[in-house]
Amino acid sequence: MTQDELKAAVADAAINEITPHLEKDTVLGIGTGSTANLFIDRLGPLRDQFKGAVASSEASAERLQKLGIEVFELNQVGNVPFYIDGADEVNAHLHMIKGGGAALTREKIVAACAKHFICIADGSKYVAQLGHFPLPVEVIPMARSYVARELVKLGAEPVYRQGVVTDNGNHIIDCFNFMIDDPVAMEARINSIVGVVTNGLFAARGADVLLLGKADGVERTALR
Ligand SMILES: O=C[C@H](O)[C@H](O)[C@H](O)COP(=O)(O)O
Repeated sequence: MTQDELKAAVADAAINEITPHLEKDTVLGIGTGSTANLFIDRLGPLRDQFKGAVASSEASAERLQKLGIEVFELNQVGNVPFYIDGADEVNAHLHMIKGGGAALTREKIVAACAKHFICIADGSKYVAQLGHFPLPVEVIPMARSYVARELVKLGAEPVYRQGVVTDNGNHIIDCFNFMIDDPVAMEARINSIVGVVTNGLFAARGADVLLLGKADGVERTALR
């Protein structure tokens, strides 16, 4: 199976996971990226079975609206029962690296408001140790050089993601060659640097369910 076919398989599996729980007042939290897009596309035909969605990016909001799904502001909604999103890396504890598409901050906010975080990923995203994928850090623009120097002190090789401005008007630094031994501690440590908005480690609040696309089928892991 190709990577795209594996992504489609986990998008299907996520639809099967949430469909029994959809009610007229359900508002879903929706992630960002190519895997989340496949999930959004499958939500379109179900739009009459739930109320709407909160999106973690302008791109996902636009895609949802094009399918006739109402998009709400998170502040209007409060909590969401499910947050469904992809990942750049995920480990056995369902800690993740996210933000390859620069949507990490809004993703982390919506995930924080979700009762269940369902991670959908093709098998290439599964790793024993996080850090092969460069860890994204969203920074306030004027703090970019300062934050980069602080990231060097932590052992990272920070690279400014040229030309990228997040939905929040900020910049992204990617941390290369930065293998992470303790994702929970490192997430908190990087977030304590002044000027950091957040970083792409989703460890303090990892996923609750992982749907991992493999050649022999979708493997489901549930921690909670
Ligand atoms: O900012 C982007 C998000 O964190 C995505 O969920 C992540 O990059 C995975 O994207 P994809 O499904 O395209 O691999």
